[in-house]
Amino acid sequence: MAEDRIFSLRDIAFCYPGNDEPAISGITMDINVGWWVTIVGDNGSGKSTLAKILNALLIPTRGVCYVLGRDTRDPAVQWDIRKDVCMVFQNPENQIVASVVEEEVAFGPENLGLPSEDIAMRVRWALGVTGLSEFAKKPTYALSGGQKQRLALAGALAMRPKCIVLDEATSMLDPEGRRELTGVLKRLHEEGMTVVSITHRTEELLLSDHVAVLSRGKLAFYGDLNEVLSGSTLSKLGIREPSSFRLWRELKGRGLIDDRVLPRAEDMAENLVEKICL
Ligand SMILES: Nc1ncnc2c1ncn2[C@@H]1O[C@H](COP(=O)(O)OP(=O)(O)OP(=O)(O)O)[C@@H](O)[C@H]1O
Repeated sequence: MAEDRIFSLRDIAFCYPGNDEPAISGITMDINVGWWVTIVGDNGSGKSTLAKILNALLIPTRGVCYVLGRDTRDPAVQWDIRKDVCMVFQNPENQIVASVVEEEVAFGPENLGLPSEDIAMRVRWALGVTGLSEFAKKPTYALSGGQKQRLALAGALAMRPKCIVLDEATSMLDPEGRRELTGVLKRLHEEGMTVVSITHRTEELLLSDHVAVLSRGKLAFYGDLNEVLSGSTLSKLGIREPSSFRLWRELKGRGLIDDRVLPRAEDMAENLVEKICL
């Protein structure tokens, strides 16, 4: 198995107890260390099920999921896998268990049985990375939605995971909260963290380098972002394209922006201004 591979899924299927139809089936995919993979798909297409397979919260009913070479079916490695692959869910309220911010972040490392100096160091680091240091002693209920989601991320980061799996983690946030959370994630990704993000906001595809589309439990597409941008992959699969993609194609088609520019509003605007002014 390639050393730089974090996930290797081979013909995965998962059936919830009592359901005849598998929630996902026939899924084979690899994810390398340091990639940012965005998973999109309709409601009920199996995105959350796939995410939970990645950190051994669910064990495939068929096929094998390897995480850094370890088979998630092996109970002896499941705890280590859950330390390496931490999840952040849609609603931070459901994840926060402590009443004070720093206690919340300490919860995971305490469960690892680490010495108290190590725990304190991890808490300081995770609060710093997520921009929450000034709230360390504050009650968790006093945080805004965006701050609570960053706290959930800080709790996950305190486990020093190799990968963060986000299950619609930005969907309940206002634009400011989304900006804050994605800012932190972008920095972590630049430093080498693997990110797998499930989202209904197709604009967030632009944060990623790889895109997976699920449709009725099957992997309908898996490829790099350039492949998605250069063709009509999303619309063919019934996924709404962000309006910026259409504008980007139009501007590129007319030679008004450079090929290297991504379909982000700010990048396109900057390039247009450069071209007009030169
Ligand atoms: N705990 C469960 N028990 C039984 N069936 C479930 C359970 N969780 C999900 N399912 C079913 O599995 C299928 C896939 O669900 P999943 O939540 O993985 O999809 P999703 O793409 O994440 O959906 P959404 O975008 O609505 O969150 C759906 O048909 C769903 O009804």
